[in-house]
Amino acid sequence: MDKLMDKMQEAAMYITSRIGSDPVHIGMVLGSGLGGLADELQDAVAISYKDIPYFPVSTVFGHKGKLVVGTLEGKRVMCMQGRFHYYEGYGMDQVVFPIQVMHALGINNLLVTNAAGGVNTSYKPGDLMLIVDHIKLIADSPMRGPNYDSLGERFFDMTNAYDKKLSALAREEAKRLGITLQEGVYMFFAGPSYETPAEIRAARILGSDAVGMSTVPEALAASHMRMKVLGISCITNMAAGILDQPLNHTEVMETGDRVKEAFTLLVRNVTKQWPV
Ligand SMILES: O=P(O)(O)O[C@@H]1C[C@H](O)[C@@H](CO)O1
Ligand code: HPA
Repeated sequence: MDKLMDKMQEAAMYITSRIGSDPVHIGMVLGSGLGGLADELQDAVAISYKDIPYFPVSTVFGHKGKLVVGTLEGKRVMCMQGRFHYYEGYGMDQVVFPIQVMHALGINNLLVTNAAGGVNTSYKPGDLMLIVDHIKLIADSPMRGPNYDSLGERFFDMTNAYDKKLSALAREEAKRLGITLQEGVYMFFAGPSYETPAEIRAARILGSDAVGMSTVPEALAASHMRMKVLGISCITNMAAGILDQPLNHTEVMETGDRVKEAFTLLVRNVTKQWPV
């Protein structure tokens, strides 16, 4: 079997056999240090990625490799407790396969979250950032190759990749809750090295506010399928060269842990109001 649609259906059927056929309203991809949110779901069913047909497995510390389905603030949500990254050696098509499976399960709303380095010098580690747009300069794309017309168009719009109404909702809820929510452009780097200081200066000149190694492939696949996307970054560190200190994944995870209360509060309240 090599057709994407067949693989999506097989994975979706397996997941349905584990979670039942009640609709799932929102898919959530939880970034480095942010996976704890999945532990808050009520009536949760957790499925290991290794049990789902054609799913890749997580290889990165802090990415548990589980799909957790349950209720959050009255909505049925599906959390990816761990995502797949291009630098792990997966093709872009494998990186976005879970998003396509969510779509096959009838999910049309997606929250993508990540840990990111702050490029905008007015940010500080621990800030949350609403992703209003993104930049990807590397040539590869998850939509490279034959187009599956039943999923989406060959040439698809990215003007509204990050849904304006959902962004407004996140902005309002952050304000109401007294949570600082920066807004900015996320720039995708392939990793796994962190960027050089010169790359960060270039990223700033190009108009980015934060850099990271994920999210953009998922946002592309979701936009292809016309899913509504909300993006939130956690600025876990200032990007390379801004502070006189080397970067490391331990710091990324620690900052994620430090902001988990504000992150969870914001996501809970946005979920409550999320129109489905
Ligand atoms: O999965 P995300 O984008 O949240 O993880 C970031 C990018 C790398 O995987 C890792 C680097 O520390 O954190
Ligand atoms: N660069 C790229 N990815 C990241 C960073 C960073 O500084 N911090 C967390 N993920």
